[in-house]
Amino acid sequence: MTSVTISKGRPPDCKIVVLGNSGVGKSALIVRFLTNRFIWEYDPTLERTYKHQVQLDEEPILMEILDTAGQEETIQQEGNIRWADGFVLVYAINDRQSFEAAGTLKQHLDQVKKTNVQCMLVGNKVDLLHERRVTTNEGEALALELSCGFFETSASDGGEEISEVFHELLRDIKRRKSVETKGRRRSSAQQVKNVFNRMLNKIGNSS
Ligand SMILES: Nc1nc2c(ncn2[C@@H]2O[C@H](COP(=O)(O)OP(=O)(O)OP(=O)(O)O)[C@@H](O)[C@H]2O)c(=O)[nH]1
Repeated sequence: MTSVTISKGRPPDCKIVVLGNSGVGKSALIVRFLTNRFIWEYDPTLERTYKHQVQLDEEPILMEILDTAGQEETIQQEGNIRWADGFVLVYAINDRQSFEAAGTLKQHLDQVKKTNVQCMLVGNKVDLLHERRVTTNEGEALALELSCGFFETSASDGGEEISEVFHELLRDIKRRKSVETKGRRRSSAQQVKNVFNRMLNKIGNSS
């Protein structure tokens, strides 16, 4: 699976928002995914979007990734949630509070979107094993409870799983979109059938 960073005018196929407490490594993970580099410091106040094309299962997909600032306003956050097709929820394995916040955040996402949203739970900073405050089992259990995929990784070490996080999420989003499209097609076919039936009934009643 290869990925190329590009800038395109056409609308994205999938919109992804990366959320989590301040300092958990959201920007570091995105930059690692896009460039395979690790940069130690980012401007914490900036919210950025990136357009990026991946070749996924032999299909080109243009994705837009929104890197949120950990301290963003509620109204801004709700707008971002509505905009997104899927979410990466990040906590740091050496920060218990960020883990608890990720659980609360997923419930908030489901409430705002009025559905069980497509989501990956990511425990970052596994290179800091000696500072671990959240076990892998706890991460897996929360992901199961929230119906999310789950990965542990380190943006600084840059494991394969960082690409997997985004690729798995894209696959989930694609699956959901295809089910929704089929549902819409079925319901419009049903509407046409109903109109026909009503017309036939009218003709039958008037003759
Ligand atoms: N050791 C280690 N440090 C990391 C890792 N990922 C990020 N960091 C560090 O954690 C700090 C915060 O990283 P950011 O990527 O800015 O975190 P953020 O979640 O985007 O933070 P906000 O923009 O404040 O919301 C920086 O000092 C990074 O260098 C990691 O995997 N391991």
